[in-house]
Amino acid sequence: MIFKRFFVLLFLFSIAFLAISYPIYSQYYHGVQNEILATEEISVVAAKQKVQKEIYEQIHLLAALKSSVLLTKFVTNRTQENRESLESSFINISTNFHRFDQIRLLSNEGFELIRVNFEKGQGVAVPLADLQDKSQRYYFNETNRLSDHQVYVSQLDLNIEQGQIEQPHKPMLRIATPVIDSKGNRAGVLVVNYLAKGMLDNFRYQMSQRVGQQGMLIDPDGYWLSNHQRINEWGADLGRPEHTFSRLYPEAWPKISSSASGTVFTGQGVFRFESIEPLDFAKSEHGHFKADHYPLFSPSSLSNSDWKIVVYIPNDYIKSQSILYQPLGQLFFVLITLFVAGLAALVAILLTQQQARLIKQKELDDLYNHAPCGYHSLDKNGFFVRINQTELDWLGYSRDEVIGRSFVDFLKNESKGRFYELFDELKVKRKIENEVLEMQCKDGSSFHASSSVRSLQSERDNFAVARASVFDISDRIKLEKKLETLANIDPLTNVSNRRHFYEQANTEFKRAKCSDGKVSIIMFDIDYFKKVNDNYGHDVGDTVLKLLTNEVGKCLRDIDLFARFGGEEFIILLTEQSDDETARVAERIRNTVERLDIETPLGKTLNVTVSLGFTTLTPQDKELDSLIKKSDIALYQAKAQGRNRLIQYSDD
Ligand SMILES: Nc1nc2c(ncn2[C@@H]2O[C@H](COP(=O)(O)OP(=O)(O)OP(=O)(O)O)[C@@H](O)[C@H]2O)c(=O)[nH]1
Repeated sequence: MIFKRFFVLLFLFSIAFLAISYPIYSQYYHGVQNEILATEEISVVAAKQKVQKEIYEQIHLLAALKSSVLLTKFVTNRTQENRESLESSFINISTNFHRFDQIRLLSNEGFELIRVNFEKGQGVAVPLADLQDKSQRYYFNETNRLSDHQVYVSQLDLNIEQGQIEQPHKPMLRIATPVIDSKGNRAGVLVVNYLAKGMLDNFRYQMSQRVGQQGMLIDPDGYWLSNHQRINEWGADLGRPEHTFSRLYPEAWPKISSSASGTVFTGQGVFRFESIEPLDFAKSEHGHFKADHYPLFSPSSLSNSDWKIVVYIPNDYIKSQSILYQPLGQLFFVLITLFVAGLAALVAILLTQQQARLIKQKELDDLYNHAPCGYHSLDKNGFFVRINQTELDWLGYSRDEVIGRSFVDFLKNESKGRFYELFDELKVKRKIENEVLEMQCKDGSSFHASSSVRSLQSERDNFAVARASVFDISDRIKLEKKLETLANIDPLTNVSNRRHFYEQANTEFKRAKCSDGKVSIIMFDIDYFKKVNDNYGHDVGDTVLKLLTNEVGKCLRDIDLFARFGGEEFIILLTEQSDDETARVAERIRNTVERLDIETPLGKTLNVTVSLGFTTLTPQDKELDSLIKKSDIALYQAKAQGRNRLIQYSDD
């Protein structure tokens, strides 16, 4: 359970951590990216200027050659001497500048008049016999159509020798311009084959100065003129359409090809790009190189416009620059991970402990609330602060109806006084055992509660709370009462038995003696009862006894004591009755019994009579027995005098 909780928490904390840290890291990551891009910005602009400057220099050199005196002299007057002078100037330029694969002068018909090749680091003049007809070459025809001041610049491509791409590759720009003699006539075409290798090597070198970035030069069709992976270069010349920028970086190409400059963010990395138009000197940066007049280019030269310089920074490189890839950052990451895991473990442990506590608490609450006995706590004023469900069920109240109310509100009036006594006692003794109070329920019923109470003392040792356990002992009380009743009542007639009569009569006797009160005793006995039994059976005798006592009871007040004294003999104690009043009661009894018709099982009606003797308390009567005895004597007299009569005791 703890492991499951740990992993759930770890997951949640990780999500929370990522939710907080991702935007922060993302911002930081962009900062790193922008810093790298700012550096690349410089290299892109510098590379752009270098490429433009390089091409401009070649055109400028061609222009200088075209306007040289030696050239004009030779095309005006093609003597051997003039030829040699011009040829040696071509050799000088070739040898000193190292950048022209060929410097050639073609006639108006396209035949090579002078040709100097760059071989093994120096200019070498080609013998007259080896000079060729170039009238069908595109650069001748293109240039031949130009006006005097125009320049033709070919596409940058690989040199082809005898129908094959020359190995090693020779990236080449052919730059040509018409030649004019001293009379202003067209006298041929001056062509230089510019070896762009140097320019491209420079570009590549410049672009490889920083780890992580990849610099590229791309032609308008997306073929690489320069790439850090050489295999990708010259796709157009080598017939490899798959070696295009758009194939390798399809996400970036649409934006790069359609915009002059900018930055493209893709899933692979970031592309910072800049367009250069190598022949558009008007747009080049002033101050870097300045031309008095800008060359005019042939329309086909403009196919060289809009090269792209692209610096590609792979995402992996940018990431590698972020702090997370540094040892310190990784240490920080590990610490954070450990912290999150530790936090998850700590919370998991705390939650598990808390849950265990709650379960235990619930068990305790359950035990408290549903114990077979009631529990409650009262504050120092006797108000409920706590009560369990069992006791609430007994009382029939809800918890809200009880908490905050006084305990006495739930006691029968008879028990309230006792409660106050016990509560005061508790403050002293701190403990009360098995005290019985009668509780008042919501539905009007009541029950007897036996409580054992302990007091809890406050810090200053004052009584603070009384904590009680309560048992509903109503059943016990009922049983006790029943037993008591059984012990006091005659089971046949349901009137008190002799023993119980004595108990109660003694109390009344003493009270009357103390207060000069009145007490009378009547004793009566059924006449000839033996005959009833003999004639009708014992059961009928029992019925007679029951009916008779029932009817006699109706002649008496609630406060009168009526008991079966033995067999068919009964005794009555009256309080506060004079002789006459007692006599009237006795007579009423006699009369009632006499008139009582008792149905026998055989359908006959049976009648019985009683003889009664009575007496009232006199100062001479010291004991109850004295009164009883006197009544008995009077009863005896009533029997003797013929029965069914009453006699008051007389000393005579
Ligand atoms: N059925 C029944 N008979 C009882 C009970 N207790 C006593 N007796 C009978 O009551 C009769 C009392 O008889 P006696 O003492 O001779 O008195 P008596 O027949 O009433 O005659 P006198 O009292 O002289 O009028 C006896 O037969 C007893 O058996 C009782 O609980 N039930």
